[in-house]
Amino acid sequence: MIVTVTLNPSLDRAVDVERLVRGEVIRAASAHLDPGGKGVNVSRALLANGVSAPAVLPCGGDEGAQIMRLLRDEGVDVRSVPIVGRTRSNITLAEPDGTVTKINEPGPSLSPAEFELITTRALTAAVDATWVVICGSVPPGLPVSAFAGLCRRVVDSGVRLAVDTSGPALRAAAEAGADLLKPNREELAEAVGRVPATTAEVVAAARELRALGAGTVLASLGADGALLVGADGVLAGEADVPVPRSSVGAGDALLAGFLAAGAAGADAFAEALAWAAAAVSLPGSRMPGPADLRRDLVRVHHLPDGVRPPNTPAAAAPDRP
Ligand SMILES: Nc1ncnc2c1ncn2[C@@H]1O[C@H](COP(=O)(O)OP(=O)(O)O)[C@@H](O)[C@H]1O
Ligand SMILES: O=P(O)(O)OC[C@H]1O[C@](O)(COP(=O)(O)O)[C@@H](O)[C@@H]1O
Repeated sequence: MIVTVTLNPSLDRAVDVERLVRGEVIRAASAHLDPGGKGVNVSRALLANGVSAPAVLPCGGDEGAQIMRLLRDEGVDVRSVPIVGRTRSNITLAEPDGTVTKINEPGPSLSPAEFELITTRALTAAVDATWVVICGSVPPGLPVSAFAGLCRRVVDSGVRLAVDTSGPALRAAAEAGADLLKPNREELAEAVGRVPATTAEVVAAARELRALGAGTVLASLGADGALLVGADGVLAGEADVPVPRSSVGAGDALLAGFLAAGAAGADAFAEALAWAAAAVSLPGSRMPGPADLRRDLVRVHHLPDGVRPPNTPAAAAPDRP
C-alpha cells in the first residue's frame, strides 16, 4: 500500500480549445472535470493499475465536496480532513498540438490544527504502507519548517518517503532525507538557483539534492523525457507519444509508475516513462490504466558514470548517448 498526501488539492477543469487567443471569446470543443492535485493523481493512477493507494487531503467548500465525490466514484480510498477554507479549482486550456496552458489558484491556507490533523491522518495510514508520497504545492502561509517537520516525521516512522513539490519545500524534503524526489526542470532550477539546461546540468542539480540528503532523484523533463539519478548512476529515458492530448498529470503518472514498479532500477524507470507517456495521450488529467500503456515506445539508456558539468572537455560531446 502507498499513501499519498496532497496538502493543496484542486478540482481540475480542462477545456479543449482549437487555438488560444488572448482577449477573444473562445468556444471550447469539450471539457473535462477531474479530482486533482499531485498526490490525488498519484493515488488515481496507482488505483487504476491495481495498487491500493489511500489519499490523505484537506477538503473544504463545494469544490472540496465535489473532489471527494469524484474520487469516491473512481473508488479511491479518501482520508479527508475537513477544513474551513475553500478547496481550489485549477484550469487547463489544451490545444490540439498538446500545448497546455495552466492557471493554478493558490488554494486555501490551513490552520495549525488542520495541518496537525492531516499529519496525524498521514502517519496513521503510513503504519501499513511501503511509501508515503507527499505531492504538490505547499498551501499559502504554511511555513517551510512545518512541511519539513511532516517529512521528518514520516522518515522517522521508518516508512519510505517520496516528495514532488516546488519552491523551498523541495530543498527541505531533501534535507529531511526523502528517499525519492520527483522535480521537473523548473522545480530543480528553484532548488539549486540556476536553470539546468543540459543533461549534465540536470544531473549536477539532482546530485546537489542528493548531497543535501535525498536518496534518488527522478527528474522529469517534459517532452525530453526523464533522468533517474541515484547511488547506482544515471539513467536517461523517453517515450514516444503518438498523439499528445494533455500533459497535465504526466509527472504524477511518472512517479506513480516508478513506485508501482518497485522504485529502483531500469525496469521501474521504463515503467514510469510508459505511465507518463500514456497520461500525455489522455485528455485532461485522466490517469492511465493498463490498457493505455505502450511499453514498446519506451527507450532507456545508461549514461556514462561521470556525466560532466558543462565547460569541461566532455561537455563538447552530445548530451545524450
Ligand atoms: N510532450 C511530451 N511528449 C512525451 N512525453 C512527455 C511529454 N510531456 C511530458 N512527457 C512525459 O511525462 C513526464 C512528466 O512530464 P513533466 O512535464 O516533466 O512533469 P510535470 O507534469 O511534473 O511538470 C516526462 O518526464 C515525460 O516522460
Ligand atoms: O500543487 P500545484 O503545484 O499547484 O499543482 C497542482 C496541479 O498539478 C496537477 O496535479 C498536475 O500535475 P503535473 O502536471 O505536474 O503532473 C494537477 O492535477 C493540479 O491542478
